[in-house]
Amino acid sequence: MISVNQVSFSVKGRSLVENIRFQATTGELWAIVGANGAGKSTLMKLLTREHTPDSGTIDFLGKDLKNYKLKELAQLRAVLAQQNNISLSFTVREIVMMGRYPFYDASPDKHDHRIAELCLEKTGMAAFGNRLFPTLSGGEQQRVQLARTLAQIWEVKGGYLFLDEPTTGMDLLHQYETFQLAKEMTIKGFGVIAVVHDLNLALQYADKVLMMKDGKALSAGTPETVLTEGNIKDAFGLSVRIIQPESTPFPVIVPDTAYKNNVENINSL
Ligand SMILES: Nc1ncnc2c1ncn2[C@@H]1O[C@H](COP(=O)(O)OP(=O)(O)OP(=O)(O)O)[C@@H](O)[C@H]1O
Repeated sequence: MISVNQVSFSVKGRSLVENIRFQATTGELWAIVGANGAGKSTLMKLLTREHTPDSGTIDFLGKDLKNYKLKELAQLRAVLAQQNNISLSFTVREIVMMGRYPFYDASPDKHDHRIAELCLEKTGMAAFGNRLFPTLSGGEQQRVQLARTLAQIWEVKGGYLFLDEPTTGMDLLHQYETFQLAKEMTIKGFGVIAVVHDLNLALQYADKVLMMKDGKALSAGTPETVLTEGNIKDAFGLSVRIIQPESTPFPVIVPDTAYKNNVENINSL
């Protein structure tokens, strides 16, 4: 379990994250949602120890996060950060093998290579193993980074995946495949915490949602209780309708038609 207790963080007197409190257990997929600048990435950096809270505590798997050695943490959780700029000429396979660094001393063995290949397959990137990473498209690079993250955590029982906007640059199919994979990981007993911009993906795949606004938790709980028309209007300033099409087992969030009409008015100017 990861237990976040009244965590706050500020930079130069400006509060970026304020009094956040939630508990995420293994087997759950948590989506962190909110408008640009709401504090989602800052919270992820606190959860992954890139930042240290000014106040409050984060307990990770029964121990205060700040008391872990870095290597120990790397063997328990993997992080897909928002920015993964790699301009050096590593091959795709070499990037994915980086996920195995915490698990070997001198050089990777057959087992490490097998896991890396499996994760390339899982992300649909098996055919790209020998390609130079910088020659890939944005969405392909993101899928390789996801494969690296999976390779790190693949054999860790009860490990955690922290994904900051994992579907950036991905086409529609791969966005859904990424969340399908994240869901599979929770079914295998991992914990997943992801920053998600697409509220429909959050509604469809998340077990729990934390909605942030101005660094604070606006709402937390099941997708149905958090992703309401009222909360979305409050957090994003956008009127939406939540509809239940006959052909889908889950509801769909669509912008209110009043908003669409407004756009049409602008276009007709
Ligand atoms: N090091 C920093 N110094 C000053 N301000 C910062 C710093 N890091 C983040 N911020 C500010 O804190 C706020 C929250 O940033 P954060 O990146 O957490 O937002 P976010 O919710 O992830 O946004 P987005 O959806 O755009 O990725 C923003 O207004 C950002 O400009």
